[in-house]
Amino acid sequence: MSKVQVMDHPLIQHKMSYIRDEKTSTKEFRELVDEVGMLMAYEVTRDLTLEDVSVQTPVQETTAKRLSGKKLGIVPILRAGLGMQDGILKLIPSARVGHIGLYRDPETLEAVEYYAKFPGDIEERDIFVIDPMLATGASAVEAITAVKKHGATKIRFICLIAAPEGVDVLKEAHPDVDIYIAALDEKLNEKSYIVPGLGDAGDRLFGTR
Ligand SMILES: O=P(O)(O)OC[C@H]1O[C@H](OP(=O)(O)OP(=O)(O)O)[C@H](O)[C@@H]1O
Ligand SMILES: O=c1cc[nH]c(=O)[nH]1
Ligand SMILES: [Mg+2]
Repeated sequence: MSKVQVMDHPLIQHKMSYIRDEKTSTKEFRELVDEVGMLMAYEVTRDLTLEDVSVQTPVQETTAKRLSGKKLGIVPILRAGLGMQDGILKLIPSARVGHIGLYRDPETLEAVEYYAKFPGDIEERDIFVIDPMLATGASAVEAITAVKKHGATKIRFICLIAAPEGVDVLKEAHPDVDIYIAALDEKLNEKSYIVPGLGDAGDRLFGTR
């Protein structure tokens, strides 16, 4: 069964308060989503494996630790997932990046795919699927299904805000996928927006409406 981890580090909570605030400008919103993406990547990569290497310091030779060459990949769900991409890449710059384009049909709430491009060796990589919002769960389920169809087997999902409804749907559809959340909110409203949430993440990131 999926592990669900709420990352309530004080720095993340502080930044989330500004991300939620409707008075936050597009520029600040973009910077904050990038920063929280980076902070979350720091936690999510805590279990990466290390190997011993020999290093000559200016004083003497010593044994130090380096990442053991584990292959990673991130898959932002377009559009809003792009907001977290660069923050995560700052910490893991050698990760390959795939993209999946999905939009939520406002009537049916189904996720409609319009683009997909993944690394050729996706099956060898630990994949982080990223999107700021997990609302009904339809987009995350669809994105992870697509990533699996292309061969990925080790997948985690990282989002800023989740509704309990979306977490349940995602756990049910992909019990092998661990879920990392900065804030677990109360519920969905009648339009399936997250309450209290932050509004429409894509619109706030890109200044559209
Ligand atoms: O869990 P769900 O009910 O599927 O909702 C979450 C999805 O909705 C938003 O994308 P949106 O469809 O607004 O597309 P956008 O990123 O292009 O704005 C968000 O970024 C998620 O991908
Ligand atoms: O609250 C929500 C729900 C779906 N997509 C968003 O951007 N926000
Ligand atoms: Mg949107």
